[in-house]
Amino acid sequence: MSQQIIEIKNLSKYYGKQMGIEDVSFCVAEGEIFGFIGPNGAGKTTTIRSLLALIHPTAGSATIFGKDCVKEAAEIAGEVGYLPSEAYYYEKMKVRELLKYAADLYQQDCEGRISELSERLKLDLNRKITDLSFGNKKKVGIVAALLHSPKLLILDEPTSGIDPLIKEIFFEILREENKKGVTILFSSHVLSEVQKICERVAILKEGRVISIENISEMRSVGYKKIELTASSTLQESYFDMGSVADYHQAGSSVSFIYKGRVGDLLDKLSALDLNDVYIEEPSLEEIFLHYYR
Ligand SMILES: Nc1ncnc2c1ncn2[C@@H]1O[C@H](COP(=O)(O)OP(=O)(O)OP(=O)(O)O)[C@@H](O)[C@H]1O
Repeated sequence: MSQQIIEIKNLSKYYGKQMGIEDVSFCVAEGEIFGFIGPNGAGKTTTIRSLLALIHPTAGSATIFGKDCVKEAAEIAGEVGYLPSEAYYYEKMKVRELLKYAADLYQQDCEGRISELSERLKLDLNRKITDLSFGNKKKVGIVAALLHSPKLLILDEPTSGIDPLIKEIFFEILREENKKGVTILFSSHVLSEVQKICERVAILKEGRVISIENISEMRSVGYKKIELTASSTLQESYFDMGSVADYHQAGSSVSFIYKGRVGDLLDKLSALDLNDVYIEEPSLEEIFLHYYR
């Protein structure tokens, strides 16, 4: 069995009386790209900040590389690349100076890597931080997280503000790192992104983990999105066959999301006299909305 890089056990954090997270537990194995999904305020940042000892948990414990996240935080830090959801930088510095400063913290010469990463992400090293757009500041954060070639990347909403082309390049970089053995924790509220890059995902809602899913298994369960037009009006109950969600019918036109055996669905469809049918894979958004509420 592969080694666990992150182990979180019954972690809770209260901000006074306000609950941040409650009883969060999950593990991330070596070499995984693990997604951490939840809507705004679900507790993603609270969990991540607890892992990095930027805040202290109210209860529970967590380890990274088998080391205690609170007691051995300093030792852990050198091997982790962290991209915070909101980064604040020394605004008057040039990008190059800031990244050199970040590299110095790790006592490493990261010149080559800084050049390569900024070139790929189209980040101008000679601009002042203060003159950068939100998306370009995010790129600075990405390079800062990656420059010392850490064994673990913890990325909190890494893609917000980044345009689609650069996002693809960023994902390519992450996949390359992962091939080299880097473990990645990737938090996002954009499910389609997580679906592209992650193998497993923890779904967080109102401070609690409601499910941990394997993305490919989840897809193989047989979620399908159906749109059809029959030659005559259908009985509303015709597709009443287990897990049908988001059902809409207007006369002979029907749409719904189906979870279950594809064969059973096809049997039902083939018994109809159809004018048209579309069978698609629903997005994870649709799956979560209808099956994980
Ligand atoms: N410093 C704080 N003081 C009080 N409550 C806080 C604080 N930080 C977070 N919270 C609360 O903890 C809960 C979890 O917030 P958190 O920022 O961890 O969620 P998130 O999933 O990262 O959300 P987002 O996607 O919006 O960043 C929310 O209810 C939030 O209001």
